Amino acid sequence: MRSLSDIITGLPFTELQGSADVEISSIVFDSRKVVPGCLFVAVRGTQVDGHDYIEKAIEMGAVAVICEELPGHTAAEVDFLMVKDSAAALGIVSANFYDNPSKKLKLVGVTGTNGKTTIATLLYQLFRDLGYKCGLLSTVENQINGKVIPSTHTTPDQVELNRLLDDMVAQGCDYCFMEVSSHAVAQHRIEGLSFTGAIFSNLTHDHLDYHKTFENYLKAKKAFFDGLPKTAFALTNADDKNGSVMLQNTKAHKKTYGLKNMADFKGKVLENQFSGLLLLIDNEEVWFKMVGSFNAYNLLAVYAAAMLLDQDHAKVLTSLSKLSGAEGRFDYVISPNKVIGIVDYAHTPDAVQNVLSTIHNIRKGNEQVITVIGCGGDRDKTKRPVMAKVACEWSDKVILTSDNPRSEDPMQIIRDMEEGVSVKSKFNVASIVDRHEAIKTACELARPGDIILLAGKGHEKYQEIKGVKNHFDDKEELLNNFKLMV
Ligand SMILES: CC(=O)N[C@H]1[C@@H](OP(=O)(O)OP(=O)(O)OC[C@H]2O[C@@H](n3ccc(=O)[nH]c3=O)[C@H](O)[C@@H]2O)O[C@H](CO)[C@@H](O)[C@@H]1O[C@H](C)C(=O)N[C@@H](C)C(=O)N[C@H](CCC(=O)O)C(=O)O
Ligand SMILES: Nc1ncnc2c1ncn2[C@@H]1O[C@H](COP(=O)(O)OP(=O)(O)OP(=O)(O)O)[C@@H](O)[C@H]1O
Ligand SMILES: N[C@H](CCC[C@H](N)C(=O)O)C(=O)O
Ligand SMILES: [Mg+2]
Repeated sequence: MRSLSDIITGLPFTELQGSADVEISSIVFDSRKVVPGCLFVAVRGTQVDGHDYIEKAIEMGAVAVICEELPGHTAAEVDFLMVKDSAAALGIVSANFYDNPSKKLKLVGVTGTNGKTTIATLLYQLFRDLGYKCGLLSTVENQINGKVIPSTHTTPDQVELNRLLDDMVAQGCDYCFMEVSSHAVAQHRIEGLSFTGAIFSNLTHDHLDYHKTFENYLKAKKAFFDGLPKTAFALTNADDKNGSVMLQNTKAHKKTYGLKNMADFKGKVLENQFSGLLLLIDNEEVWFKMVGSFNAYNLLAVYAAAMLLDQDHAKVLTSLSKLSGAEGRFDYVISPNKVIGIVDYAHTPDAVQNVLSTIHNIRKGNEQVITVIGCGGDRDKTKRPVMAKVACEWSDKVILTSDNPRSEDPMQIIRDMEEGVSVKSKFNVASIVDRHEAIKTACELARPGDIILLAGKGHEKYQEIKGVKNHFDDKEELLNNFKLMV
């Protein structure tokens, strides 16, 4: 147990009511999860204001409260600490509660619109192969030395994040590689953490529902770099038009990687095939299992980070050449009658374009590309017509379908996507709301040699419809259809 005064070390506050001697059993920011003896942190959210639940939290046994505004009625036996920003305070007290685990290992964060999971997973796999004990925090899953812990978010909340880091320290981890989403930066989920390094992949259209403008989205990513200490490295993509913005105000060591522009770590794509990539990195030609030039960026970022973490160049390239990255990213299978099926997590216009242009560049010539694609509900609506447009431009046939409709009407999401279909493309586009039927239809349309892309759901094992997560797995659907294709 720790006292309130222990866990508010380094936390700027405006007022304290109480002695702060009280012992804290845990930190909770959801009144529905309050347990006796806990500290309740009232956070303003997108749906409700946590301050409205302070009374409820005290009724349930909270012994201390951190808030931005005192409630009308304060209980004398409860300590109240007033702060400017409760979400940021939650980060600091959570780190203190677990005795700052991020200072006891080397924590590397990856941010950007696309490529975070791929880069973080490759780093985790690479460093384990080099003999280190490691942790991973990612969209697909969290892991500690090979043990899987399911993940609910790309970046966990402040409490969960520090609890997981503490577990990693207890299990002897030397490194943790984590994804840092823009939501996480904006919501202060990474406040109070000590980073050894930060990596930026790229910035393209996504999440405008949450950030409202591209400028705000950019600022959220940049805030991660602005907060790095001077001992850390800040590694950015020299070929991305916003890459240099990340380095503008950081105190960390500035480093760049790139395939086109001048960079500290330079690479070149020599060959790009379905079997992998031949890259020139630091004057060495190496084959990798990953497919597509966007993965050349991911591999180069990983190589550069490994060099900045003082690893041996030859060992890193040898190990990296064997790795295949995260589940559901350019994952391809071939049917008995030689139809190629690709499952990919492309859920932004840029990712869809990258995957389809990769397919375009490496296909032999006259085979059809059939794309099955949907867009998530309760997420950025403005990307829907753009994703459909890009899919049509780069495919011979497109089936518009459902992704995770969440609380929205799936037909309306498809109608939003249809806005992006040009008159010319209309004849090659069908809308099939049931994803299972959509995949089946794509398989029926395919002839030997054709390529089917299932975009948007990658590793996901569910489809979320009206608050219910039903089992759904794109790869499983593909394989079931492929079994019948002889
Ligand atoms: C839009 C968004 O990011 N929402 C996140 C946010 O919730 P919120 O602001 O909506 O919270 P709220 O419901 O308004 O509640 C406000 C506060 O009141 C508290 N409360 C609420 C009700 C109650 O009865 N009692 C109570 O105390 C809540 O615990 C909360 O502290 O804070 C919550 C706690 O950390 C998150 O779980 C939640 O993630 C939701 C589920 C979500 O879907 N987030 C996605 C968009 C997300 O974060 N995605 C990124 C990846 C994006 C990418 O692809 O790059 C991620 O990192 O996963
Ligand atoms: N460096 C890259 N540049 C552009 N597109 C990429 C890059 N890396 C991966 N992609 C595309 O983006 C998809 C998602 O990749 P990944 O899961 O690594 O990204 P992410 O940033 O973790 O996404 P999320 O925001 O959902 O966490 C891939 O399936 C691929 O289509
Ligand atoms: N198939 C997904 C991709 C979501 C990517 C996720 N990281 C987010 O935007 O929250 C969907 O839109 O439901
Ligand atoms: Mg991810």
